[in-house]
Amino acid sequence: MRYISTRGNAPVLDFENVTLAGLAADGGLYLPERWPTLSRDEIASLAGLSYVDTAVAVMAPFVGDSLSREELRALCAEAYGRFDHAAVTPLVQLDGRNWLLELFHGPTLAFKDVALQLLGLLFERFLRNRDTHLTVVGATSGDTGSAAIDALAGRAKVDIFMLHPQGRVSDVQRRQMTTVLAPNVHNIAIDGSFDDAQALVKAMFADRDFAGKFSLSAVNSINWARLMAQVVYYFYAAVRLGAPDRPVAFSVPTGNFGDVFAGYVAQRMGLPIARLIVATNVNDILHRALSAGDYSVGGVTPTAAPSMDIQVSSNFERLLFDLHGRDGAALAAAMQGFETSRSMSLAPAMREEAGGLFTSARIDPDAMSLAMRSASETACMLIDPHTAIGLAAAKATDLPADVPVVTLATAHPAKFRDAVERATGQRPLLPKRLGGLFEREERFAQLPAEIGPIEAYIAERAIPTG
Ligand SMILES: Cc1ncc(COP(=O)(O)O)c(C=O)c1O
Ligand SMILES: N[C@@H](CCOP(=O)(O)O)C(=O)O
Repeated sequence: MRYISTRGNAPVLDFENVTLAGLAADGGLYLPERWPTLSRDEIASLAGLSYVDTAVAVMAPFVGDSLSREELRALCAEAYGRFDHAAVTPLVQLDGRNWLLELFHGPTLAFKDVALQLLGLLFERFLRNRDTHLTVVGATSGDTGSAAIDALAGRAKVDIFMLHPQGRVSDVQRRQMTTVLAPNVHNIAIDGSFDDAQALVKAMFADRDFAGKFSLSAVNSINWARLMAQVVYYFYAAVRLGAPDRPVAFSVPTGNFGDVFAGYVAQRMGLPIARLIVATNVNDILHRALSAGDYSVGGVTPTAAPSMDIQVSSNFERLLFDLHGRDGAALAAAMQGFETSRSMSLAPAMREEAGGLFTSARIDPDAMSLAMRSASETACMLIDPHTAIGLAAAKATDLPADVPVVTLATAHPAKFRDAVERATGQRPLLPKRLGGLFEREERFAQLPAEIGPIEAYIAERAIPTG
């Protein structure tokens, strides 16, 4: 499998090199040159497979010759062996048509573990025979950072520098990052928003001297391998609910458009998906884009679902690439316009095409709290604020009665204890695997949201190539 950039002007790479590269050299995002497909029979044959075997079947076409099937299987078995549920991502029925897909049974209690546990192992495998020391730079609104740090702490040939917006992540999220004291882990709290952190990461990749000198790589969903691993659970859930004979809808709490884009990939591969519901909080750029064609950046409003407090959604560019007929030059021009004016309109034909699969809903804080309260009262279940947004959006969307709706439960409620307690009156307990989190020492740097000081901080600590 070969990978091309959405902006059409970067080297074409294989899976191994695309995994190590992160962002493309032309500022674009890598995507497979063509979407591989699974036939109806191949999808039907996934029924009853373990999560690991499903993962191998779904990811093998993307991995191509970079790993043998046995190697891929061994890496998946190791990655998913660290989850504390035998099903890895279990489905839980809520009522006659609504299901939750619990994606928070990994080491850091959010869906990010599904991809990042595997990515950590892929880095190690691909670096084994190379004389390269990778410098991973990442931006987090809380969950990617903790999952990436867990996956990379103590690994040889990698340092990780993780930027988070100071004061805008939950106390559990912050401590999951800042109490990891491995020498290759470097936390940086920036004076700004997640969007500022993400823009700084992209600026470091755009600084070609810096990126080359320190062999920069990415753990955010700009890295294709992240999305690839997330495609798996769409197949895993849908076949359990009757796919390929019965289409399934998914409601996805959305920020950076990575998780829901993985659903789009599953659909392009042949999985019958009735709808992908893009659920946003009041930071609603994606809802405005999909419902009214208005992709213009507003200010970021801090909410009780902080992992979705995002305006510039990286992976929307990947969808725009397909909507532009995969014309990299046209998309590069459109993205340059967007980067200058902070605004883009989606042509009616593009909206119509996207509307064939995607629908969207904006969930305000009251509806989010109500969803948490009603899950606790009617299903005796505590759900986190992000999952609540997905569930509220699922219930607000009109769909044929025979279509099951799966809401992605993206985080464990204990990661957002204060918000859950405010909405339900119940304080979720921290699972045993996080025992002692509040007694541990924290370590992090505080820096302004400016490229100069951040590059200088990294340059003092990272290992240059060659
Ligand atoms: C708990 C949680 N839910 C939802 C999201 C949104 O996912 P995405 O950014 O892939 O759209 C995030 C952040 O990525 C998250 O951490
Ligand atoms: N919500 C995310 C934001 C980063 O998203 P990513 O999927 O691009 O890594 C987080 O938790 O950090």
